[in-house]
Amino acid sequence: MKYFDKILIANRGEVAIRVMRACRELDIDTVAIYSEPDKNALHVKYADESFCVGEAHPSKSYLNKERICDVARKSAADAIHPGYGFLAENSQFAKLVEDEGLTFIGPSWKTIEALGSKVVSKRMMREAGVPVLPGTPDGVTSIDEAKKIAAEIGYPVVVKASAGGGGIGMHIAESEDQLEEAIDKGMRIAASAFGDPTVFVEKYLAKPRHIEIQVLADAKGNTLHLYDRECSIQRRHQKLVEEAPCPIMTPDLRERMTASAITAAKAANYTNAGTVEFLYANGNYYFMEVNTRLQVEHTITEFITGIDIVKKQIAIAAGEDLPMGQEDVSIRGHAIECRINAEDPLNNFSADPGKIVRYRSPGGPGIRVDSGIHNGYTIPPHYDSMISKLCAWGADREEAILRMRRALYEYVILGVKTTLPLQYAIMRNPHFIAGDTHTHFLQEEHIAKS
Ligand SMILES: Nc1ncc2cc(-c3cccc4ccccc34)c(N3CC[C@@H](N)C3)nc2n1
Ligand SMILES: [Ca+2]
Repeated sequence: MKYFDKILIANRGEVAIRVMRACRELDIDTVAIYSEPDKNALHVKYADESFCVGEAHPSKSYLNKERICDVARKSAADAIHPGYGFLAENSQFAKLVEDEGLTFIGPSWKTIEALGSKVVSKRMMREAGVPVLPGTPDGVTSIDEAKKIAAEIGYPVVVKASAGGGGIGMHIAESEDQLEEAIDKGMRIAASAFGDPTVFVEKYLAKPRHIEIQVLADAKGNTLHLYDRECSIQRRHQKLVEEAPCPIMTPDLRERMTASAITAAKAANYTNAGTVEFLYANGNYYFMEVNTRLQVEHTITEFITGIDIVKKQIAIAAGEDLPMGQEDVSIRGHAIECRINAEDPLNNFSADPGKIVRYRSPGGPGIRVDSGIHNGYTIPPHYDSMISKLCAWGADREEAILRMRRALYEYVILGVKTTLPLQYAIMRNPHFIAGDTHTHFLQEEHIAKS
């Protein structure tokens, strides 16, 4: 069955190529969009057609909803895949695409809108019986009310932006006298970063783990989980290393967390691929948010389940029911992803764009490289610094680590500074090897200056 004739990929870099690869396997033509500096980028070369959508700055190109829809119309695309980042979780874009009579490959715009608010999501999940951290039932409307609730749940508490992500606007209050300032700062940053000042307060967990469950749901409401991933090694809220399955998962914890993830997806009327994020500490887990997009780290779930998540996204968006039941989804082995960023880990991870003068990517047993770069390519300074994702699969976690080390050793990227050396250090770190990877792993391990 041909799901679509032509899909426009409204993104760049490795994720654009990833989606184009799924399309090529499904015999679907692809349309690339690119900004002026991306004229010679790999994703443009890979597509069947390509259109310039504007200048370098994302607001003039990759975030230009109208231009992108114009290109979709001009190229007679019948669906748009947003990738991740840019417009992937923009409900207005999803609505515009549907209003244009095209298919948005993702959940409905209403679901994206509801799950884009952490306050709405938490309330929805609390009512559905999914564990959520204690805190303010809605956005903060009065300091006194917030103080009363914080006193009930006990300090430290954390103030978070409801419309936000990536920890932006997140402020910890150790005691009542810090709460008002944390709320004021949080509201100011939330307003300027997300155009919505709504903040909420919840119990702060000292060293949680970030455990997330991949879900797939079709338009009939058949909802499956594709097991767990751990993404606790982050730096400034940017994930660096992810692995599947989570190394501390037990059968009981997996049963409880996957059931909660399915409940969450059903409560949200979720369709297509999504990720339910939880914080885990001392045997308890708490709903954090649902990511209504394909995630960077979907690769390691593909490795351990053998399921092509992007092809499933396309099939679901085309109206196909999921051909399998939960009993047909099993996992084998262990997979790890290392994000390779053009940043200098010894200079506060500052971006280091520029020309790649030597490039050799690894390969061999259990290795997967998803990148948008090649020898001679000049990394532009305008976009996210992630240039490649290196994944390693092994029969068990130990073999996955050994293979990742080997692949990091083989990987040659000269001309820009990268996080390759940092990743190599993490793969040799005793705490990582022991599976003891909690929130402040990097700072505590002093692997990189925080
Ligand atoms: N109530 C409460 N307590 C502790 C938390 C700690 C973090 C956190 C912050 C920084 C790195 C982390 C790595 C793994 C898991 C959590 C974190 C956190 N966030 C929010 C954005 C995401 N990037 C991480 N939210 C938290 N929320
Ligand atoms: Ca998130």
